Amino acid sequence: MKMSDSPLELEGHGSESSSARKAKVLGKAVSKIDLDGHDLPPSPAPSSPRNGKRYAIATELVYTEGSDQYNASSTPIYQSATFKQTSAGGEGEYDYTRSGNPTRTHLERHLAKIMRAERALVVASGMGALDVITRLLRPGDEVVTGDDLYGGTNRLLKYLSTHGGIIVHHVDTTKPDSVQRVLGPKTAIVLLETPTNPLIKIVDIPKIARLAHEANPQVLVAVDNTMLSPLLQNPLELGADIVYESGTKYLSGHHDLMAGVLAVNSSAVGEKLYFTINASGCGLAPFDSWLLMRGIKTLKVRMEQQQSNAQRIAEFLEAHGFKVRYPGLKSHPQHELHNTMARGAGAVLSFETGSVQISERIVEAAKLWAISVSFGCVNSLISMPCRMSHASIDAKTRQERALPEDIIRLCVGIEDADDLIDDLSRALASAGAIRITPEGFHAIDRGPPAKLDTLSNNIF
Ligand SMILES: Cc1ncc(COP(=O)(O)O)c(C=O)c1O
Ligand SMILES: N[C@@H](CCSC[C@H](N)C(=O)O)C(=O)O
Repeated sequence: MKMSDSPLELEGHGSESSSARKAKVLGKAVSKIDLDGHDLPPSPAPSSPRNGKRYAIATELVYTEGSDQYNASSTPIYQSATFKQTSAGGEGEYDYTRSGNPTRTHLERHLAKIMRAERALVVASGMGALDVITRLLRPGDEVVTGDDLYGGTNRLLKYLSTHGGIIVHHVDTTKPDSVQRVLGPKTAIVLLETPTNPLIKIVDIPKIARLAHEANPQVLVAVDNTMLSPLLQNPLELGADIVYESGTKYLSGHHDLMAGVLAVNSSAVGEKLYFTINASGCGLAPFDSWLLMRGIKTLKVRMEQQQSNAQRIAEFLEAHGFKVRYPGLKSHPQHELHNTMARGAGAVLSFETGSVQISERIVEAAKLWAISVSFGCVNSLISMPCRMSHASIDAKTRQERALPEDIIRLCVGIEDADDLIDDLSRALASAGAIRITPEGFHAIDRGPPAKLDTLSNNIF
């Protein structure tokens, strides 16, 4: 609503500009109306994320500021590579979609609000986001990171260490002392995942961020928040300098697009990241930006259903004797730590059977659970990380890092929880993973897999 359209039209006096005066008086009279948020720059750009009233996340996810010239409820897809200029000086807000596109800008500003960030940027995939971050590195720089990481992250870091002159330290990031030991004047980035994929280990972001910044104020602490999404955790508020996530997962929610999201509170770091995105051309395309914007609006309802299903399934598996890794379980060694940082446990859990063959049979016997990589989708997924998402980590490294070969990862969707449990029970029975008695059923104890006997750095 433009001020001049307001039914609360005011009589003017004094030297104060009329719109400022109206805003002041209206602000007092109707404090719930978002006067700042509605005083928008022209279509299609929404107002800066720092302007206007802050709402609860449920509202922020669906409420978008700004509108196009026809007041379209859904921000239009500006499917155009170029934008005509009004003068030879080329002063238009947009000139070329690699450099900027109104649909992408709208999404970025929406994400900045949700991620509690000064600036958000969107790129073609989660790995693209990490690639943009690592372009801040120079040969000789050091990266400190975890020993349980998404396989693709591990692969990119390995490539940088073999081809880019970057030194990468993989340590157990659940132990801040281990991180502290390798921090030094050459540390440029501390890269954290929490919960880790797929061992679901929890990393103390505030503590590690403090240690890293004390050791070297120039260090950038980057957190991969893919497992939880901004609905459940805001790493920037926990001391991180950069947060990134795969928009392919919870943010979009339907496995129909690839995207990566970056968010920062330092405009200088934001500018550097934007430079790389424009220079390398990895910004998210207009259609995918629109699709991601649509997905974000249902993040809360999806995630809450997925999370409550995941809790039921984790408790079900644990009650029947399986070793389950899920931060929502009190038995998780870092359950309390997780709750100090996050507003929920998410919907990814893993469990072990003690046998690779049994695990394979379970995965193949499940029907509602699709055998698929990725997570965050409305459909439930089942996978064997060592064969699938983490296959790019060689077998020797997997063994050194105590990644159990039989581990099964469940990425829980929004289906009916009883149906999911029935389907899983049937798969466990047909795979021979459980002993069925008149009292019920229980996991068959196969002891630890032989190859992993000698490994001790497993937190469980
Ligand atoms: C934790 C985590 N981070 C980053 C990525 C990379 O995201 P994308 O597949 O969108 O490149 C993935 C999965 O692919 C992931 O699981
Ligand atoms: N073939 C892909 C595997 C992608 S795994 C996707 C996801 N992060 C997960 O953890 O399931 C590749 O080589 O990257």
